[in-house]
Amino acid sequence: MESLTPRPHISARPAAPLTGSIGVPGDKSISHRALMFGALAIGQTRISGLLEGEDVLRTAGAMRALGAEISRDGADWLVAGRGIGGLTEPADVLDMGNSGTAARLLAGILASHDLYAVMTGDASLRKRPMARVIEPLKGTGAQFFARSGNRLPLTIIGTREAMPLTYRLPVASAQVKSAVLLAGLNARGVTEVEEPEPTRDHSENMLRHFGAQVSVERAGKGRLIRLTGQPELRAADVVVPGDPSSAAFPIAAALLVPGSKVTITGAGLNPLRTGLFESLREMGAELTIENARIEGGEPVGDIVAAYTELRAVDVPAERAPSMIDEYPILAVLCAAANGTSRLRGLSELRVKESDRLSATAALLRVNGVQVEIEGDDLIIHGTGSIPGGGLVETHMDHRLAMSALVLGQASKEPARIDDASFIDTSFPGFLTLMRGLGANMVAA
Ligand SMILES: O=C(O)C1=C[C@@H](OP(=O)(O)O)[C@@H](O)[C@H](O)C1
Ligand SMILES: C=C(OP(=O)(O)O)C(=O)O
Repeated sequence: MESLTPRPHISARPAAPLTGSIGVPGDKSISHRALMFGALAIGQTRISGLLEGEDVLRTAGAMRALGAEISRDGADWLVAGRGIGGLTEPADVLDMGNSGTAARLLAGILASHDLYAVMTGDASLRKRPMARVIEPLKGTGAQFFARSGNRLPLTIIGTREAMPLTYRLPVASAQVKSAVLLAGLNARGVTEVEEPEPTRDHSENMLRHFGAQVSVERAGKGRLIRLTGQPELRAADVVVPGDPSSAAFPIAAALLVPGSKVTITGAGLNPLRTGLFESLREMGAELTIENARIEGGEPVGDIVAAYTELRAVDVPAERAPSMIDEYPILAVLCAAANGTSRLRGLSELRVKESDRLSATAALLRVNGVQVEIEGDDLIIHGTGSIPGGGLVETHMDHRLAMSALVLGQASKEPARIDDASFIDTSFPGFLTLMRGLGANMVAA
């Protein structure tokens, strides 16, 4: 049920320099996977640094409803797993809230479990396409019944005797890749997924960490992943790094507001997630990595960002998978840069929590920035400063809300958003952390 409480409006006003050192909450992609793999393993998995955002809490709720025991132990989370094939039928509908990752990865798990389950989500998630997982997963022998247009609510009747899949992804999507691999965990034989371009590889890394056999080889511009089915997943402790997609917001604010210098400690730096940082360097951003290290099997480091007069950038379509969630905030930075930027090949943005291509263009336009959409490209005419003054419609999309609030730190007039409530899906504590750095974000 949608909330009947008033949606909190927030106004962001031009700020004094932002300074300080913060850590951001845990990586959302890794947190979902840690709970899911923990639930499929034998034994107790301890997770430290789990993101306690709405999206991940939905995954925790669903895995509990499927029989896993999940509890908190101080700051850590503990998952007592059921083993592959050991999940039990949920007594009620599984509500995945706002989370595409939770819904699509879970569809993979459910396909190869002998049970009946119904998944739904909020008004945003119920608009998002599920055919991209339903089509390949049908090959396991599971049955899917979806609302028209292959939208949630979705009924899944899983199968005890799942067939292993061989699938080439039509679009680069880590969610679809992961759904196929997760279905393959309980299929007899080898599951093969080919992706046209490399996408985030947290599933592959974590599956290995839990004892599964996964091989990865190059295939053209992409990769071919093979998973041997029916391994015994053994519980394994997981250390979740800070989410680079969340780090992007304080970094952007520091780059925008003159005199700022901000450090984000312990941020994940998996190379399949760092396309934004590559683009920012091309814009001339003062951005450095300190204390680069490996923690919990993932590269992490401290990111230092300082105010820079940015120049325009041309971001190639091939870079999109490594920065897919960062386009709204990059677009804000392009609006503040000097010159015309072109962000290419953004068709996948149309199927996120909102149509992020149109909504990002609208976010900028309402704040006085000249923007065009040409095919799947976003073109932003930056003039070195942003007029601001707009009320941004956030369409149940956390990344639009945070991008608009960061824009308001540097625009001439304050920017407002219509609804701050969705920020908690990925970045609980965003307002407090940003205010702690000196950002000016007030209830409006
Ligand atoms: O696998 C994941 O954890 C994610 C994959 C991406 O989605 P797609 O697979 O749809 O590109 C990304 O946008 C999402 O925030 C998280
Ligand atoms: C697209 C996102 O998440 P999801 O697909 O999991 O809803 C996101 O966090 O920007």
